[in-house]
Amino acid sequence: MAHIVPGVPTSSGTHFPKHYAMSQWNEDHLRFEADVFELEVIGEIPSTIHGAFYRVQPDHAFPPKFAETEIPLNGDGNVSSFYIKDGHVDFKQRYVKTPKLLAERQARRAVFGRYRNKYTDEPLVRDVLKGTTANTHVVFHDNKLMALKEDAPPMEMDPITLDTIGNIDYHGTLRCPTHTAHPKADADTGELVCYGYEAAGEASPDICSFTVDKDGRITEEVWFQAPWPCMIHDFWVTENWVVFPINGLKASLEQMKNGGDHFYWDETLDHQLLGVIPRRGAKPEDAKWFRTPQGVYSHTINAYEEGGNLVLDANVWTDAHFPFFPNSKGERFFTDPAKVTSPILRYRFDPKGSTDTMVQPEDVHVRGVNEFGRIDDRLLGKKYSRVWILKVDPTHPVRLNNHEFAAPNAGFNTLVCYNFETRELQSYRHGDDSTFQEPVFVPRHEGAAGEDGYLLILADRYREGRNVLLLFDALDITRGPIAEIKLPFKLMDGLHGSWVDGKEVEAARKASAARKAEEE
Ligand SMILES: C=Cc1ccc(O)c(OC)c1
Ligand SMILES: [Fe+2]
Repeated sequence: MAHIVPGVPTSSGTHFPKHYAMSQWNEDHLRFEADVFELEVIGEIPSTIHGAFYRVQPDHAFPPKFAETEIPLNGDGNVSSFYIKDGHVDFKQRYVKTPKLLAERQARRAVFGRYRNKYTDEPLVRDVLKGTTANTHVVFHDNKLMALKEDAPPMEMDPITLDTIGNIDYHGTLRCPTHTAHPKADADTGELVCYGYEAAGEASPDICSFTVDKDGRITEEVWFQAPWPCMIHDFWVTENWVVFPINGLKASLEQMKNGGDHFYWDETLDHQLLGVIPRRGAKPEDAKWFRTPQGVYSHTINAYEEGGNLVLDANVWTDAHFPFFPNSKGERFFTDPAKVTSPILRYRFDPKGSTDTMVQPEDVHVRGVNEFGRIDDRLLGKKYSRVWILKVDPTHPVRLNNHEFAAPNAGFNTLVCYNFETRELQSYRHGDDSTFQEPVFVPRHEGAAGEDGYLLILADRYREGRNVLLLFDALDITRGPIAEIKLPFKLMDGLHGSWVDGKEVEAARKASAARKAEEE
């Protein structure tokens, strides 16, 4: 890809300062690309499991330009794959070769500035290259592996080699300049339901909601405006509706132009909104805005329709969930982390009903701090029962040794499986020195019943300073892992990932080999 900007002056040395908002586990930027053939496996991986687990970690390739106020969300996307077949596992990790990474490799230093603020990029690259990091999710659709960041179009990677191929424009049909990192795949239709926010420019309230069909072309598109511009990180999709959470993490063009952050937390806001549009044939004037109580929407869990109502599930933060962004007074880290929780709430309301009264949560299903929930993706938008989610159990702080704690808070030391129907809650901790990264669900076999399968989850093992990939029977996590797949090193805490069935990986392998042959 010809993205390199000529004439960028190079640096004289590289040193990562330690004083920006990283957890202890993430203090070291690991920055490696790796291949490990045949990972060590303790226990047994059922031979029926065939496929690949892809995930991404933000991993600063160079020391940030503005280290004092740098935030972890600005690391360069470094994608890992675990390919599993016949009980064997191979590992691979490659950076997404974004225009930003290539330009910075050429300069051997950061030339892009703050998180999503082009006004802080160096003039040589500002307005020339998009500084996207492709660091938030990896999703497979239409035979393509897409590395996603919500400020830019997807970047395509070869699912086998993890080589970066280029931008995806959905066969020329993509018009929105931004693209969510949390698109929703409909298992029945093969569609990918997507949106972009700040779609009409930085800090614009414009949302572009669109649907990509199974062959990778956009079939539905509608543009409309939210009441205010904010971080719309995730959303809900059902058979007939699309719902956008509107929170108080507001975008400010003025703040960006002053060299500040992209977002600020509006601590004066006493409510949030749910924006509802029809999934098919929507017109801008169809958008309806329902008020809901104070809190912060970030990740969703799932949604479905029942008796004409929408049922929406999410963990909802009680206060600013990204404390590194300033509030409206310019203060950072203004909340007491011990007081902020993220309970799992369920909402139920009629999308055709009146927006006059505030939509209250129907129920608080799980209290405490819960994040990174995943479902059996085949049930997305449909009636379902279980979420697998990480939880902070403050009574079991993660230990480095007998008298030293790894972190002031306990971290995501607990994996939970919660059943909304039976209200059964299973939980599991992996020893006293481990936290977890986001899990992913693996169907037991083709055609297996909904929620019948396995769970793959990375554990950060503090004492050994390495990661293990744990395989659970998803229906009984209390039994502990069936297999422990050992990495010979540690990974950084990642964000999101996907399980891709072996048949799709093999189809992609053929496409990859053909591409390689063409190049030679
Ligand atoms: C977890 C949420 C989240 C939200 C916005 C981001 O840019 C991001 O980058 C890694 C992550
Ligand atoms: Fe996310």
